[in-house]
Amino acid sequence: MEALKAARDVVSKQKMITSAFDDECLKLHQAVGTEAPEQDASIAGSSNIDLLHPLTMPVGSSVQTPELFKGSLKGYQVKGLQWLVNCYEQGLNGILADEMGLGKTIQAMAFLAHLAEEKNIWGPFLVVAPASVLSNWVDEISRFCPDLKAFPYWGGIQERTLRPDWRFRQIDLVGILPLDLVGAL
Ligand SMILES: Nc1ncnc2c1ncn2[C@@H]1O[C@H](COP(=O)(O)OP(=O)(O)OP(=O)(O)O)[C@@H](O)[C@H]1O
Repeated sequence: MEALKAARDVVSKQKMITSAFDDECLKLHQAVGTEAPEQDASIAGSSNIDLLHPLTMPVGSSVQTPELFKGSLKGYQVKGLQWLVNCYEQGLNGILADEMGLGKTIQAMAFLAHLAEEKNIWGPFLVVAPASVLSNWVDEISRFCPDLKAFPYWGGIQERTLRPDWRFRQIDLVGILPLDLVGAL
C-alpha cells in the first residue's frame, strides 16, 4: 500500500508539473495568436495512467529487449519490461502479477539484463524464490541470459558454511535464494 501511495504521489506531482507546463504553453500560444497543439493522451502525465494496470502506461517508452537477453520477448512482455524499467527509474517498487505461466521470470531476467546493458549495473541481484523453482531460474538464466552468472544459494546453516565458494563468489551477478532461507539471513 505504501508503494502504491508513493506511486500515486509521484504521478500526481508529475501531472501538476505537466499541467502547469500546458497552461504556460496555452498562454504563450494565446499571446502570439497561434492555435495550441492537441494533447497527446499517450504521453507521460496523461490522466489515462492506471498504476495497477501496466497496459495503461505511456506507449512512448524507448526501452527494448536488451541484447544480453538471448530470446524474443512477446509484445506484452516488452510492455512488462518497460513498466519495470519505468518503476525503477521513478524509484518505485512494483509487483508484476501476470497470470501463471505468462513469463514473469523471463521479464524479470530481461529487466536485470537491461540494468546491466543500459546502466552498467551488474548486481549482485538477489532473487528470492520458492525452492521448487530454484533450478528453473538457473536453467532459464543460462538459456536466456548466459552473460549473467547465477549462483544458487541453498541449504541449512551447516551446509552453507561447508560451501566456501559462497563467500568467495559474492561478486556473482545473481544470487538465487529459496524463500524459506530468507529468515535465516
Ligand atoms: N518470450 C518467450 N520466449 C521463449 N519462452 C518463453 C517466453 N515467455 C515464456 N516462455 C516460456 O514459458 C514458460 C512459462 O514461463 P514462466 O515460467 O517464466 O512464467 P511465469 O509467469 O514466471 O510462471 P509462474 O507464474 O508459474 O511463476 C517457461 O518455460 C518459459 O521459458
